[in-house]
Amino acid sequence: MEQPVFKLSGVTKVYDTGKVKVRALDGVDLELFPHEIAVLLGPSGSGKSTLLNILGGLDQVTGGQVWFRDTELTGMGDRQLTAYRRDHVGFVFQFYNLVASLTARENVQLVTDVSRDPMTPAEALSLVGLEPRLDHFPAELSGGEQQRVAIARAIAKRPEVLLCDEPTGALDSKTGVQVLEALKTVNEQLGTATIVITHNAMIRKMAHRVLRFQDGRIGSVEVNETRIAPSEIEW
Ligand SMILES: Nc1ncnc2c1ncn2[C@@H]1O[C@H](COP(=O)(O)OP(=O)(O)OP(=O)(O)O)[C@@H](O)[C@H]1O
Repeated sequence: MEQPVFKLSGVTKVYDTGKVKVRALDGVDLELFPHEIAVLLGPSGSGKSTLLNILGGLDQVTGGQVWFRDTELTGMGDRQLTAYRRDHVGFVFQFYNLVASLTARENVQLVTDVSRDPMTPAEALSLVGLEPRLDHFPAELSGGEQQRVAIARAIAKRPEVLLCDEPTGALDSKTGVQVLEALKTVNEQLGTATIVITHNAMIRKMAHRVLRFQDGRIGSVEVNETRIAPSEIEW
């Protein structure tokens, strides 16, 4: 069987705000695999973003261990985590955070200029179906197109993992579908392990696996025997 890209053992995260302690993750054991799309579902506050931030090296655990392949992330210092993020992780958030004064191509180039073995900005943008929009500025693009630029920017360095927090949260169904198609293409063509947090339960149907969070724990894991195409997803 394929080696997991992430392995988590007994991961806890407690936020201590002084007055109260919030147990955001409460003993998570989990393996995530290369090539898979895993969708994280669960009520607000159940720990999804906390988990994603820990996988992405943006936050530290309180207890337990996290491995990225053979490397233990837990215990790494800030400099090592920065290098880990730069070399291995792509992020896509609900809001695209593109630089308004740069074209689509130039926004992607910000990343390719500092990556070790990147594709060209044009290659990354064509992977997400934006070849005809290379020289457009963000203000000249729809929300879905801007999000696809953000995906191109995230994957241009060929990361092993793509972490997506509500990637279609700000989009209507039609443009959202194009974003989901872009994620599926990247997953298939680059083999990128793709972890997607969503409140849209329909999106679970395009995943290989669905992980349901409840109170800081993974309540259930569902394997989809058949997956539907993004174009069949509505909201
Ligand atoms: N920086 C922080 N300081 C204190 N508490 C936090 C912090 N970040 C998250 N929490 C708390 O940790 C818990 C889990 O939050 P998290 O954002 O992981 O949930 P979520 O499932 O992603 O929620 P949502 O779907 O609303 O984004 C919540 O109770 C939240 O209030």
